[in-house]
Amino acid sequence: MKNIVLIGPSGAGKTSIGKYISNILKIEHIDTDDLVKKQFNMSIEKIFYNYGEDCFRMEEANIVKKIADRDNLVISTGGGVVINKDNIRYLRKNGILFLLTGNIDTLTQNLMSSREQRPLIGCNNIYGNIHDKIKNIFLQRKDLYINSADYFINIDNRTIEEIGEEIIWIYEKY
Ligand SMILES: Nc1ncnc2c1ncn2[C@@H]1O[C@H](COP(=O)(O)OP(=O)(O)O)[C@@H](O)[C@H]1O
Ligand SMILES: O=C(O)C1=C[C@@H](OP(=O)(O)O)[C@@H](O)[C@H](O)C1
Ligand SMILES: [Mg+2]
Repeated sequence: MKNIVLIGPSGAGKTSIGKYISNILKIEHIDTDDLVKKQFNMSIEKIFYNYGEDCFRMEEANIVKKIADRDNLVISTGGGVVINKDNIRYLRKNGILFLLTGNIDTLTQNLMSSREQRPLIGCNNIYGNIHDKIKNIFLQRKDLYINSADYFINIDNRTIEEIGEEIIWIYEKY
């Protein structure tokens, strides 16, 4: 079977929903951020701080290229994977790309508890700042997300289970 590839902005639930789908379908889950962390043996925020975003993107691209050759995986990508066209080209080879998308308010609400781990969103900001950052990043990448997606999955006012089941339903019909 093809890979289930989850793309979309930070906070959309790619990591959580990938884990859910993997548990239900009993197929392996790979989160590209986890593999980057493993490669550097440090957190994403430390990689950004110590080596810069370009270095993170290079390793992210190496990892995407490697895993995209496999099949029967659920792949949770990082929110910036769409920046590099080659990443999308590789992920498409064996994968169906599901874009998790919703209101900026939903993303903001999801990220409030885990924003420290996301260097582009930042920490020690008041709610409004985070909201604006999420919005600006989303607007910059909106077209890339839309052009990369095979399916659009709405995340607003829905549980991880509901979203995961919709993706599984599409995948099983595929
Ligand atoms: N549909 C949802 N309903 C409630 N909380 C969610 C939902 N999706 C994600 N979350 C929560 O939002 C946070 C970010 O989710 P995560 O899976 O890390 O997103 P991503 O990998 O897309 O950045 C986590 O704390 C997660 O539990
Ligand atoms: O949007 C981005 O550029 C990023 C999103 C993060 O992943 P999530 O989308 O899982 O938060 C992580 O890859 C890194 O902090 C960069
Ligand atoms: Mg994630």
